[in-house]
Amino acid sequence: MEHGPLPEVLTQEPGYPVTAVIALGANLGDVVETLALARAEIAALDGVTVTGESPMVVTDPVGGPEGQPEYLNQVVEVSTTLSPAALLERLQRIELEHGRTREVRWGARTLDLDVITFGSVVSDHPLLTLPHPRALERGFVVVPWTWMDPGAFVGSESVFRVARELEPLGGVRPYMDPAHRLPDSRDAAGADTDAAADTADAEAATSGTGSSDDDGASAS
Ligand SMILES: Nc1ncnc2c1ncn2[C@@H]1O[C@H](COP(=O)(O)OP(=O)(O)OP(=O)(O)O)[C@@H](O)[C@H]1O
Ligand SMILES: Nc1nc2c(c(=O)[nH]1)N=C(CO)CN2
Repeated sequence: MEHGPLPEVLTQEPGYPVTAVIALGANLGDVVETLALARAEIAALDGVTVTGESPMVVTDPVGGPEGQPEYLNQVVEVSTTLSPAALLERLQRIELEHGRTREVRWGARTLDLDVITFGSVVSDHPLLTLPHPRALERGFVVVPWTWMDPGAFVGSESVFRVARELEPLGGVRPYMDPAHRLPDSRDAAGADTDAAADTADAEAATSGTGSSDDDGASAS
């Protein structure tokens, strides 16, 4: 799609480090590994320093086709001397390296990287809209974001306040590394000590295909 030249606010390097917030999401393939690689690839970008990372969350899909797997989501904060457009371009390159294709709007994806905020830059350009226009409607963005930075604001809007409103609606659970899970009540009762069942749980938690009730990724 042709959008014409980008405005200077998106193409100009700031000349000093600016704080930007990036949302990561994945619901196809080995999502835990993908997010770990993506974090490392963002950290390795020239002109980008990662200054904060939220915990990972397992989230119900919002929008898009019925029946897509749960997402693993996370938010990271960076300090960057890149322009907003250059940052987006680098992130899209990382998405592509992870096999990201754009077929269905809000469809399942191996990796999605969205720029949520870039300093105080405001843009309504379709190539890079800032702040991200749907960020404050999305529990999968604001809940991990407020865990990372309870004092965050988007314009005059407190991310904490928005997260507090969205969190009770559900759909966002802390990701629990299967290796660090406490034994659950079934284990304690000795009713589920089968090693094969534990392995299946662990695989479901990292495949992105498990259900929210039995994937080992939800809070317990
Ligand atoms: N803040 C932003 N962050 C990332 N992409 C953006 C942003 N604003 C506009 N875009 C544009 O949106 C286009 C579609 O992006 P993408 O395929 O990641 O959308 P999506 O993740 O399916 O949906 P959503 O935009 O609701 O998160 C990209 O090509 C990009 O140019
Ligand atoms: N749970 C969840 N739902 C989504 C996500 C996402 O990252 N997580 N991304 C979308 C498009 O950006 C659409 N829907």
